[in-house]
Amino acid sequence: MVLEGEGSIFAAAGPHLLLRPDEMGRADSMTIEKGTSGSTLMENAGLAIADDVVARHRHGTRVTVVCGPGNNGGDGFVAARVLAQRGMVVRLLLLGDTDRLTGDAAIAAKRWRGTIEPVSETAIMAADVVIDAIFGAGLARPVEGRAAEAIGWINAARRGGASVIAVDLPSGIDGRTGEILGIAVEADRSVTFFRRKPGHLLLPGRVNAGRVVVADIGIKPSVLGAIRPMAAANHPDLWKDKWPRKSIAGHKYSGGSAVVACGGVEATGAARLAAGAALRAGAGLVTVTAPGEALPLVAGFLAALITRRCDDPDRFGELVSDPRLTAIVLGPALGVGEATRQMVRLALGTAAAVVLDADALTSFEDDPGALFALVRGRPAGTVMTPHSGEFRRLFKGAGGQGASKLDAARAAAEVSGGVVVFKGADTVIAGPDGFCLVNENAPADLATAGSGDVLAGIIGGLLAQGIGAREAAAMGVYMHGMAGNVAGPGLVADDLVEAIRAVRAAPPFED
Ligand SMILES: NC(=O)C1=CN([C@@H]2O[C@H](COP(=O)(O)OP(=O)(O)OC[C@H]3O[C@@H](n4cnc5c(N)ncnc54)[C@H](OP(=O)(O)O)[C@@H]3O)[C@@H](O)[C@H]2O)[C@@H](O)CC1
Ligand SMILES: Nc1ncnc2c1ncn2[C@@H]1O[C@H](COP(=O)(O)OP(=O)(O)O)[C@@H](O)[C@H]1O
Ligand SMILES: [K+]
Repeated sequence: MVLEGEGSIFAAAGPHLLLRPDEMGRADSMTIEKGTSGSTLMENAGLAIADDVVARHRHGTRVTVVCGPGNNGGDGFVAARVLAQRGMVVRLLLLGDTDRLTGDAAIAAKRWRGTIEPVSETAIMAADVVIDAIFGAGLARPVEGRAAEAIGWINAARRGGASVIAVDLPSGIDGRTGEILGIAVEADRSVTFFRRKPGHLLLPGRVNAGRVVVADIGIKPSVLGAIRPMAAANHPDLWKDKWPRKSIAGHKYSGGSAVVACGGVEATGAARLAAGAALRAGAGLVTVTAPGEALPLVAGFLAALITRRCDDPDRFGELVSDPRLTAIVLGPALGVGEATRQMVRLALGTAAAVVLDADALTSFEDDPGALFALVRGRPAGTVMTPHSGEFRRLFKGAGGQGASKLDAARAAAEVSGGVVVFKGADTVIAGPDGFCLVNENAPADLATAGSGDVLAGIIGGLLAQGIGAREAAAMGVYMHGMAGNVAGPGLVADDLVEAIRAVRAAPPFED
């Protein structure tokens, strides 16, 4: 089993692991060393592309394959040959000279009996299906010149109604980061090999890739043990055994006890959303601490919430010293400044798991090291949930120049010692051991005020039940995405809190 012994989240990661292009290269060479030739891998790859096209298009479909100068182009040559054998009307266009092709790609090109045409707009625009085999894992620099022109024509053909299938990755997408290097193909489908790459999930790559299909080309999963990939898609397999369920023998404290700190009278919505979400996610009881004037607003929200007056950090310290407390959520609309910093210090001084969001993070903008020292020094779990602005403020340049969102989140988790949930449409959940998950079930409807507060509350509610920090963060992000899908277009954050009930009633896995 992959990454065995490193905690339960790894055990089920196998099929969901993401391989960077360099890791994929290792998978490739390890397979070749064990006796499968590179040519066989390329034949299998080209065949998988052809199968995908044949499954969706009629005999006689006009297919144009646009090949680049490397092995991605080699896959294109194989696909073209198989598609022609299977009755498609195939044209093959090559960027560059045939005699510059080397290795397996040169062998694949020799086996193609048809014409090799130069790349032209008319040949691309005449196609019903365009296969993009220009660049894949070997994209090394921004695309310009003829290749950029070809990508522009492929995109124009798609706008004109053609289907575009990318071989491995849409050309122009960096498989490591998901970034567009210059210009990139906008594909309907991408057929990749063995495992997905980070660029298929990270934005904007996810959008360019369209639907991603993973084909088996003969690489054995056993190579993963040596490669030890450090990222996976956030899939229920990774945490389904921790899904919150009430036990028949349970009582309210079995769900744990959470505290959510509320800001002033003009800013109570955020804590109310977080507290409601924590309860619905399964916390046994949730207490909201609020300044006196804000208290009635909180109390009138959900009768199930407990409210406690808290006018200063000292009082907060007393309230969170209850040993039965299992989770604390701090940050949503709490205000930026010393009072919040002090509340964070007090929360981190307890044995409860802590979620730090929004203002709790921004309050440490000028001295992030002080926060990280506290997080690092505690035995209980800490989850930080920054959006991109908060991330930049707290983790400044994490991962260095050119870092992917994965690298940045990983560096942030390593430097802080906590679990980092770097939010967005492609939320990354990073653990301090460097292993990261990329989430992919969140609908764009989640981009609405208060949605992040609900997420902090869900994670807090899961932590309250004793679920580990990484699992709670990963499951919480997934539940939040499901809640967004349940509530649907037009949702407001309050609807997400309500939708958690439906999410819990229909877990995303077979029981
Ligand atoms: N690994 C595996 O298991 C398997 C991999 N397979 C396939 O191999 C693919 C990877 O092949 P690859 O390594 O040859 O790289 P690829 O994407 O063809 O590009 C390299 C070429 O492009 C060029 N080039 C790069 N950037 C450029 C730019 N901006 N502008 C212009 N040129 C640029 C670069 O030139 P250079 O940088 O050397 O000057 C070089 O000539 C992979 O995606 C998959 O499809 C399968 O066959 C089965 C098993
Ligand atoms: N385009 C999007 N697609 C999917 N999820 C999104 C998108 N934009 C934002 N989200 C999610 O919505 C939430 C927004 O949180 P945040 O930025 O803290 O907003 P707020 O402070 O208003 O609650 C995060 O969980 C984020 O991952
Ligand atoms: K490609």
